[in-house]
Amino acid sequence: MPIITDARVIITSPGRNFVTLKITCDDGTTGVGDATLNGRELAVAAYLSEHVVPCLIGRDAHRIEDIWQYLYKGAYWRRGPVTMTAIAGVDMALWDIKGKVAGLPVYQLLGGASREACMVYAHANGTTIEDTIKVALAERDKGYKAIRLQCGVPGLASTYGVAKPGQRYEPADAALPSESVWSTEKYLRVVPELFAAAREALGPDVHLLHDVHHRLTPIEAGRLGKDLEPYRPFWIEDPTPAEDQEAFRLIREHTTTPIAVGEVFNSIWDCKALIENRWIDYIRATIVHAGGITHLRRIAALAELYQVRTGCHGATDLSPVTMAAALHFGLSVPNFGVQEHMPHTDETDAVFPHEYRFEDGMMHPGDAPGLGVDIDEALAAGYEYRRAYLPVNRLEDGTLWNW
Ligand SMILES: O=C(O)[C@@H](O)[C@H](O)[C@H](O)CO
Ligand SMILES: [Mg+2]
Repeated sequence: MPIITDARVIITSPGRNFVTLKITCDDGTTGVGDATLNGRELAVAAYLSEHVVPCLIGRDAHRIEDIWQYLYKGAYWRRGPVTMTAIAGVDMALWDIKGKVAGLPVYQLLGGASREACMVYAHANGTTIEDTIKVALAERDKGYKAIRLQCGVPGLASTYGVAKPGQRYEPADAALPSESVWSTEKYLRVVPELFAAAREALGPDVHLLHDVHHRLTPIEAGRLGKDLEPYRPFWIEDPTPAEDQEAFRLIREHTTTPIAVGEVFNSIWDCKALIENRWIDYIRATIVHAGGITHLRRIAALAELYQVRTGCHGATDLSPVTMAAALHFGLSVPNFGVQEHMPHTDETDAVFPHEYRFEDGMMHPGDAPGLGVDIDEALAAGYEYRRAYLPVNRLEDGTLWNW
């Protein structure tokens, strides 16, 4: 059995910040885990190096479930994004090690492939409807079968999910939180126009997705869902803040547009009522923020009972280590739905060499033993951490709103 002899937290910023845990065992086997919490990275780094690493040394790396329980129950203070991201970092690294020792890709340890590859969705965004559709057509030509559409809102200076002209969209964008202005009324006018134009331009076969990003009240979300029904969206995401799980009952009463929720969730308890009441169709909880492969499998198993499928978060604030883990998970789980794909920069891809590949709108984790991803530490050391925040959002009268 491989005994853990060392665990190190590596912080690097190849275009954006990433926190990685690298675990080494007495037989020389190493494993990597992503522990990146966008905008609060150093809290997780300190949680790991100060409080978790000392508890790992000397443990049997094969006992993944026991170590998970030890870190979850053993902390006494359960759940929360910092704790669950730290646990996820350990969990991913341990699955990586188990795969390498077994000589098998992680998806084989999870029961083997349930499909040939994982459908991923691309991002199309633009200041205008026309620009957004131009990008969507280009993404479709790359082979994507599913595309998320976000466009600027006339009358608002900036909009969630839309890059500034000439720039690449990156969620964390400033050394102090930047501020954007929001108008629900203006937004609710433009989204149905975007979907009408997109359906017309892209035809009936491409799956069309949209992220509301927690900004509507339940009744407004019901109206948006209803307005979009003629264009058959694959889903609308995060229509209203999901601390209020009961709110989704009201949305459901008004629309058959499928609902995806959960990128900010960190445990099965965040999504339990949503799943058991069939208020959602896709669960977006992700490996890095929801306790690793071990815990996400539990969430997927609960979801499967209620015909809820997975639709894991996959923006660039999740490192290639999470992308690899998500693809092993997605390939194996019976109720896979779709995986988000926002390609990393070349700098990030070089720091995290990986085996996963894209072909014809689908991704596969590859067949290297373990997760099939590593961190090039020499390269990583050349990119110093820079504090970066997600933006905040205010209504036109200055009221702080949901970003
Ligand atoms: O669905 C998504 O990819 C977004 O909601 C991003 O994750 C968000 O901007 C924070 O990173
Ligand atoms: Mg989202």
